[in-house]
Order: sequence, then structure tokens, then C-alpha cells
Amino acid sequence: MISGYTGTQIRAAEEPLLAAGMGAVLMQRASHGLANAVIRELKGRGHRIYGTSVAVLVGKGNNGGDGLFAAAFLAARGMSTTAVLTAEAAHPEGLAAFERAGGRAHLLTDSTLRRLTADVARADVVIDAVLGTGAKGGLRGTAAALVSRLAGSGTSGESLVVACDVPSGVDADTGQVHEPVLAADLTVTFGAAKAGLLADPGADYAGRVHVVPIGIEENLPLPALHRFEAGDLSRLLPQPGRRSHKYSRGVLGVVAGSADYPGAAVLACRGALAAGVGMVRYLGPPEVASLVRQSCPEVVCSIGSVADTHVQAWLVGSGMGPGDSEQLQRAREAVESGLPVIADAGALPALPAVLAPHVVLTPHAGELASLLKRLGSGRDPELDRAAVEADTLRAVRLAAGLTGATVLLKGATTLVESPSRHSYSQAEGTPWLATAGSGDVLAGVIGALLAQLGSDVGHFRESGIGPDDRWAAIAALAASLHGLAGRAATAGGPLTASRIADTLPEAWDKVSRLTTGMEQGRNSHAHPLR
Ligand SMILES: NC(=O)C1=CN([C@@H]2O[C@H](COP(=O)(O)OP(=O)(O)OC[C@H]3O[C@@H](n4cnc5c(N)ncnc54)[C@H](OP(=O)(O)O)[C@@H]3O)[C@@H](O)[C@H]2O)[C@@H](O)CC1
Ligand SMILES: Nc1ncnc2c1ncn2[C@@H]1O[C@H](COP(=O)(O)OP(=O)(O)O)[C@@H](O)[C@H]1O
Ligand SMILES: [K+]
Repeated sequence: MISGYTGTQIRAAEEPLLAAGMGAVLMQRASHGLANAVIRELKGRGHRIYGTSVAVLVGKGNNGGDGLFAAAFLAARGMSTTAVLTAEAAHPEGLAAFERAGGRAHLLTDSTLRRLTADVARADVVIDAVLGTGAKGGLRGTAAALVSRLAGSGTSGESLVVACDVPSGVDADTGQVHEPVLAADLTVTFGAAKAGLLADPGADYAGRVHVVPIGIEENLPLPALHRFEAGDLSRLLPQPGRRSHKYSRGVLGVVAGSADYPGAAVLACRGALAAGVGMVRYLGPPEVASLVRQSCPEVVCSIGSVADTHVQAWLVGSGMGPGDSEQLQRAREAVESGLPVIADAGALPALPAVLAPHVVLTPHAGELASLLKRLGSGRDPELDRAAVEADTLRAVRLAAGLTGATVLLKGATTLVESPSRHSYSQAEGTPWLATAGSGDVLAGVIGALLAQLGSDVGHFRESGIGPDDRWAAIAALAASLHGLAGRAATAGGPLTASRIADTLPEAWDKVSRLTTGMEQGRNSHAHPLR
């Protein structure tokens, strides 16, 4: 499991060590870790170290100090180093160490902007050490001009761009982005992953994320965000017992599809079957049921009522519209049943405003914006799709808080939030997953896991996940599996939603073979998050 913390939490964890006079030690650990990560990355790309050029963009605070000490270390390894000071002030000890090591520092001003931008653009490695966890807003003045010009010239495509702690302009707490931001290939972050690197849009700019332990780990509070890794899936995914039968393994009721979108019902059923449910029972219009039967002979189609259908969980809403009154009525009855429910697409606007944690809502950004509008989040009437995309963590938290439901926000990074503020971020997928029907398959996978794991409170408690938070954990497991299946299903080319379901059992099999030994130890070395 990867834990994400806000910048504020990290700073609080540093506090006792700073009070004990260990600030310089922390900075040495951080900057050493940064320099080592640069060297490892260059070696991994087959580049030599000696003679390779590195330009470090330096801010006035400790983030700049980290960059200067790291550059000093790289200069000592024979790299040709240039520091661009974006403020009159710079970390004094860091600057002295950098100059002692033979590095050259230049002050960025209106008159040096053009020349220094060209110098940075030519560097093999660019380290962005302007703003870290102490930033207020984004880059300003000449620093903003330099980064805009670099981004405009496509420099980040040629140089290796490494962000120190966070890409400058990305909010470490929320992942909000203050343009311009230099998109990094690698972010080397200190003490623990910052939540803002694990949520969109910040994650767009972070590249791969490496955590460098600096000795504050013992002081960290409960994380702001969690991310399951393969080892967690292996531990938490259900396994049938020797005496299992189809009913004990979980039955999922599916209320999905319509005359307009019959395929959504098929894809949801296929997702559920691929994710190991004991049985799927389908309720819906006869023409859709007939298609489901033809496509998935495993599914039991019935014309009974929701109340008469014996299941452990419900999936409602995929492929349904506002005119599908009979199906929407079934969706409401499923929610009233008190069983766990995954409510997707067409069901979202049709359910009561106040729900419960065992109801998992699965909007994409547009649907979440509509949901928030419908809930009359009077505090924030401007919240539209773009606003959700610009501040995904806040939006998903707002929705979980207002509805009392578990909310899963789909996207390149999938966020899941329980109403008691237990949060997950999963990003195993590939952009090829952005294809029609992909969300229907995800709904099926969530439904299947709700049916199999929903009643097993102890299973989650063993992993420190409370009863009300297990729904978010189940949704996050499903998002992770869906992403892994998507990744496995594409060899770098297009993907259909059906293929995601077809590949899912393989992805499941692969993670089931892993042990939890993959998890990061408290003092382990830097590790890639994705
Ligand atoms: N604490 C420790 O010992 C350790 C900390 N570590 C490292 O320190 C980083 C945090 O350092 P930090 O607190 O000095 O803040 P930082 O992120 O460098 O920048 C803020 C500085 O810039 C200024 N400023 C603010 N906003 C601005 C803007 N928009 N545009 C321009 N300027 C702006 C602001 O000054 P002000 O404007 O408030 O006068 C302030 O001086 C952290 O990310 C990690 O890398 C590690 O080495 C481990 C040990
Ligand atoms: N750029 C992306 N990268 C990775 N996964 C993505 C991306 N865009 C969408 N996805 C995933 O694909 C699925 C799309 O779901 P959705 O928008 O509901 O599609 P549909 O309604 O067509 O089925 C979600 O699981 C989402 O997280
Ligand atoms: K930075």
C-alpha cells in the first residue's frame, strides 16, 4: 500500500526533527536521494554521468536548497552543473556547497531570461527546485516566463525533467495545478508521497514518483490518501474455499441497459462474470435480457421484482436514461433493499440525495459535476466538469460528504472516497481505457466484488480498514483490477471494452500469485509508485 500525505502533514512530521536541530540532516538525506535518483535514471537510460549537463531551477526556500545540494553532489560526480536562481535569495549553505563543487549560479532577471532559458533548454537534465511544500500558488514573474518558454519549446521532450519534491505549481495537498508547470518525467519526493502527486491534475505533471525516506516516517499521522499495490490485491481479492458453491461465492443482481443502450447490460454482466462472482441475475426489458442471454449464457435473466430476487449486491444504472422509468424504479428499490449497491450512469440522477456508505456511486467528471449541482451544493454553484477536473480530490470529497455514499470518480486517476474520508487513488490503467463501455465493465467488476466481499467485515478489519470504509476499499480494488486488465489487454494499441473483461481473469491470476512482500518497508530505498 502506498500512503499519500498532504504537504501540511509532512511539514508537521518534520517539525519535531527541525526543533531538535536536524533540519540540515533532513536536507542532506533529501538532496542525496534526489541526486541518486537522477544518477539511477540516467544509468537506466544508458547515459553516462561524467560530462552530462544538469540545470537546476532554484527557488528561495528549502526546496531550492535541496536542488542546490543535489546539484553539488552531481557536480562532484563530474556532471556539468548550472543553477538558475529564480529569486535574489537562495539557501545560503546550499549555494555555497554548489559553488564549492564547481557549479555556476546565474540570477534569473528580465535581461538574463532569454539566455538562461536557452541554457536550460540545452541541458540533458533539468531539476525543478523552485517551489515545494511551502509554496503559495504557482510560479510567478521570470520563473513563470522561463517555464512557459521551456514548455512552449517542447524542451521537456528532450531533457530528463526531475521535480524536487513536487513539480513547482502543483499543490502538494490537493493536486491542483497553477500554470505554468514544467511536466516532470520523475518526481523525487521526500519523507512520503504527497497526496497532490496521486490525484489529477497534479499526477499529469509528476511523471513517475519516487519516495526518498528522510527519517520522518515515525511522525506521520494517518495518510490522506491510499493506493493499493499488487501485493494488496493479492491479499484482499476473494478466493473460493474448497466447499464454496455459487451462492456462497456471492450473487449479483444487475439492473442495467435499455432499448437505446442494450450493450451496457452485456458489458456490465461480462465485467461481473470476469471478476469471479458466483452468479449474475439480470433484471430488465425482455429485448435487453435476450441480448444478455445470447452474449452471456451464464447470466440468469428473470422478470421478477427486485424484492423477489435473492442477491448479495446490486449493480444499477449502466446504460439507463431518464426515460427508463421501470428500470429506474428497480434501481431505487435496489437501494432501498439495504444491500450493497454500485450505482452508475443513469441511476445517479434518479437516487435519493442522501444515501449510505454501502452505496457506491461511480460518476465520471461530467456526471459528478451534475450530481453536485443536483445536490445544490449551494456553497459552490460554479462546480462544472472543468472545475471537477481541476480539483478532483475536493470534488469527490464534497460528493461523498453531501451524499453519505462512497463515491468513485473515474478518470486517468480513479479516486474513491468514503463518507468518513477514507480515500483511495488508483492509476494502473492506460488512456486506451477511455473507450465506450469501459465504465460498464468497471461497474460489473465493482458489483462482483461487492457481492463477494461486502459482508466480510473481518477480512478488511485485518488490514486496518474499518466497516464503513470497506466499500471504498472494494471499489478501489475493482478500479485497480480494471486498470491492470486494460493495461494487459493492450499491446500499445486500441482496446475494446469487451477485451477488458476478457483479460481481467488473467490480470487477477497474475496478482494472486504475488505475495505482500512487495510492500514498502519503513526504511526501504526509493521505490517507483507507477
Ligand atoms: N523543512 C525541512 O527541513 C525540509 C524541507 N525539505 C524541502 O523543503 C521544501 C519546503 O521548503 P520551504 O518551506 O522553504 O518552502 P519552499 O517550498 O521551498 O518554497 C517556498 C519559498 O518560496 C517562497 N514562495 C512561496 N510561494 C511562492 C510563489 N508562488 N512564488 C515564488 N516564491 C514563493 C516563500 O517565501 P515567501 O514568499 O513566503 O517569503 C518560501 O521561501 C520541501 O518541499 C522540501 O523540498 C526537505 O529538504 C526536507 C527537510
Ligand atoms: N485517460 C485515461 N486513462 C486511464 N483510464 C481512463 C482514462 N479515461 C477513462 N479511463 C477509465 O475508463 C473508464 C471509462 O468509464 P466511463 O467514462 O464511464 O465510460 P463509458 O460510460 O463509456 O463506459 C473508467 O474506468 C475510467 O477510469
Ligand atoms: K519543486
